[in-house]
Amino acid sequence: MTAIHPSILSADFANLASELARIPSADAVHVDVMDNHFVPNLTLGLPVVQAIRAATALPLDVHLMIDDADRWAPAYAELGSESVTFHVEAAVRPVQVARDLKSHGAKAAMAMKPGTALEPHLGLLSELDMLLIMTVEPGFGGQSFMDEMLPKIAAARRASDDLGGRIAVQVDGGVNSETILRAAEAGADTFVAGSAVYSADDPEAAIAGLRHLAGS
Ligand SMILES: O=C(CO)[C@@H](O)[C@H](O)COP(=O)(O)O
Ligand SMILES: [Fe+2]
Repeated sequence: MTAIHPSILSADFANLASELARIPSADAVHVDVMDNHFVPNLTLGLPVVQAIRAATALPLDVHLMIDDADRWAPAYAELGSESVTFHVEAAVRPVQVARDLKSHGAKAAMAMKPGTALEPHLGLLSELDMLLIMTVEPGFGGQSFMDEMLPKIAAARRASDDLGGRIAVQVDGGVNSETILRAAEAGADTFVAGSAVYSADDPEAAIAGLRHLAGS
């Protein structure tokens, strides 16, 4: 099932409630949490994600780009997020983090940077509900999709299929009307799009266009 998750990193942070109201057909809202340590950018943290939770009925897809995921990730699940994604590079005990997220009622997702190989982490997959293959270096919106990640997306798809296809394969970074088909053909089913949605005059039309191009 294709899912389109607009990233509010490209929205107007001074008007988040109205920006959220512009994307009612989104499958979830992607919220990028950055700590200026794991990535060289600082965005928002727990209090703002709580406010976002209260401001929309859409499911929240929280993408944690923070150090010490073991310590911080469960609180994002506890506040009512649909899914919480931690980076494998930032987790000491990823299996425990995934279990903690699920015990707090969220789907457990794990992300990897472009330079992180998938194969050493395949054993973790059975603990997860979603795997995020970053298609840019995390930290900023508006970057170009890295085509060299397509084989990694395909490998993630195969690994998910080996486990019955239960694990969603998400891509994040540079997803737009030019790139989404390649990502979908490689096997992604869940698409984060920041600038492609929020830079459009009509974000709802942009979501519909992306969904159509991705094949459903
Ligand atoms: O996690 C990140 C960036 O690190 C993303 O979620 C971006 O917000 C995606 O923005 P676009 O590349 O779609 O503009
Ligand atoms: Fe993200």
